[in-house]
Amino acid sequence: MRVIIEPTYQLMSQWAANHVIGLINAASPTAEKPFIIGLPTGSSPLGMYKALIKAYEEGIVSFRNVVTFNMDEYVSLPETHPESYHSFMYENFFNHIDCPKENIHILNGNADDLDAECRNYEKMILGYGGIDLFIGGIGADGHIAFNEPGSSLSSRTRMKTLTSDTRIANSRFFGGDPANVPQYALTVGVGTVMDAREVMVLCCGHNKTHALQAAIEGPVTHMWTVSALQMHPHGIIVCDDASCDELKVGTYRYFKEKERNNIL
Ligand SMILES: N[C@@H]1[C@@H](O)[C@H](O)[C@@H](COP(=O)(O)O)O[C@@H]1O
Repeated sequence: MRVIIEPTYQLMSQWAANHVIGLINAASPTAEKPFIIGLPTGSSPLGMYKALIKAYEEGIVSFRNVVTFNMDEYVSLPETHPESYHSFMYENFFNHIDCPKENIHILNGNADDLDAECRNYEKMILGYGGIDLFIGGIGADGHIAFNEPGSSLSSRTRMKTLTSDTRIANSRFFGGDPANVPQYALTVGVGTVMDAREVMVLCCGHNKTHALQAAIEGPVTHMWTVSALQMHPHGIIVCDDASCDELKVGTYRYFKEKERNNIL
């Protein structure tokens, strides 16, 4: 695992954006062979999305031949709701770049048959030959996408019940009342994320210190589903200093030194 520790949120976002740009440009994607990327919502990736939009505007990267699969979406929340992940993605990213609409995939939490929707999502990912880079955030309880504590580490796309912790954390977007946060979500599974050729997880802020510690120093466990990243051959965590407070000094120093010396 690589752990990139940047002093500030802004620098960590820029590092993540540069990494994405580097991978897309190295792949030189075409319509026949697009670059396939998995994308998260949440406040953590906002800075990365801003940096990617800027790079697109400056002509440094194009998303014309990029195909996207978002991680998750609430169940029964209208797509047009300001807090739906559809709204989030268009407002914060897709409306500002050249990714064709037909290349964008977001789970439909209002589908008549939610099971079929999830199965079909997995099929579509497979149809594209799998995901080149899956980007994720971390919930304070260590979830990746909406794979709440106790989710199978080999899970696939499906419906999940959100924990009280998550509904409380996300209530800041729903007028402060956890009861307003949808109870269910569709989410890619831990297995879906881990099948990607590379996984990059973004982690920032002081309320993520325990999750980051569990992700890096703890055992692989379904109680902190992001810890599955330890099993991935190309896993990267990009974090800011503020989220590192629970790491051992030795762990912090080791990863800093490794990156400084450019030795992987
Ligand atoms: N389903 C999303 C996750 O994918 C995200 O990682 C998490 C953290 O969000 P934030 O980055 O806002 O802390 O929030 C939600 O629960």
